[in-house]
Amino acid sequence: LSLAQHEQILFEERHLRYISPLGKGNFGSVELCRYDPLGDNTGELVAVKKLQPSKQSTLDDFKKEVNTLSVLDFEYIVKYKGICYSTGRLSMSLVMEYLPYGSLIGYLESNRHNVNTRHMLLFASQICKGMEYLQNKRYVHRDLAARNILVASESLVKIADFGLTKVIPFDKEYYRVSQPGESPIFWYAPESINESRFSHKSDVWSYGVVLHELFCYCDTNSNPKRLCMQEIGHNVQSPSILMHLANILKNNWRLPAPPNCPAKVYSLMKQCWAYDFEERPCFSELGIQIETIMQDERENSVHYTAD
Ligand SMILES: CCCn1cc(-c2nc(Nc3ccc(C(=O)NC)cc3)nc3[nH]ccc23)cn1
Repeated sequence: LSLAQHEQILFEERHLRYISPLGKGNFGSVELCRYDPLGDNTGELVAVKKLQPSKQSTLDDFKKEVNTLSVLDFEYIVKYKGICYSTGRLSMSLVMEYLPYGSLIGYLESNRHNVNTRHMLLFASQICKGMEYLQNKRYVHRDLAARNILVASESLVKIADFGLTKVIPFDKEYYRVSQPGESPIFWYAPESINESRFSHKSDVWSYGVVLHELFCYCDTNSNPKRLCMQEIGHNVQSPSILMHLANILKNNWRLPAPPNCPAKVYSLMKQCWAYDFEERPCFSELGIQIETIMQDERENSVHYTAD
């Protein structure tokens, strides 16, 4: 048993009042609850992820996700609060801080007009710092995508859903999965598609796709799956979609520059999408490049107002 399993913070199910559904993650659904032990509605709002046991997801997988989140403590990662064992049933729930603004996708769709380039770059740098923190702990997220980024406030986003996260063994630089299950292949690096090989560099590839989603304001018409399927051909049926996707990436096709995307940002995406994972930047290098672009954007905006 890991330390985390010994020192879980326990929430009593009888005080956990269900309010509404929040979303779907890997292995389970997330609900808004109020933890109200005094029974007077003064308790705090929490986000509770309930395990949906299925052939894909088992209690063991869920326990790994709980243990992963319980050892992470960083401002750009959704905060773990504890667990709730359900009486009788074998199941358990993961209790986390409630982020009021919801998923990045919903936020950008409904705030498209008051989110400018600097705002996007701020979000991009926070996600990058969150990933750098994960990398320093030898965690590979394996499901980095805008759908797994949550908005805490107008100026703060956090990485969520660690259902597919794995620890890289100390003697290797990558993690190989056995059966890839329902995989987010349009966010996958070539080596993840071809060899089920996951590393910090495959997370960097996915980070490039998140940058693309960000600068497309998560517009459904330009989401990665739709753009890749346009290139592959909509009439192609799985499982050969995987092979077609691997081919177009091998032939150096990449997601097109989002409309009005600054050239420096698109070039950052292209670096993340280097076919050879050795050539991709690491998250600390990416962070420095983003800070530089943010500085340029600040200077430009100053000139503009000075005129
Ligand atoms: C990441 C995939 C799984 N997932 C996690 C959450 C989640 N949501 C929220 N807040 C939230 C969500 C939605 C809305 C909304 O207005 N929707 C129309 C408002 C607030 N806080 C969370 N803390 C920890 C997880 C989590 C939702 N889905």
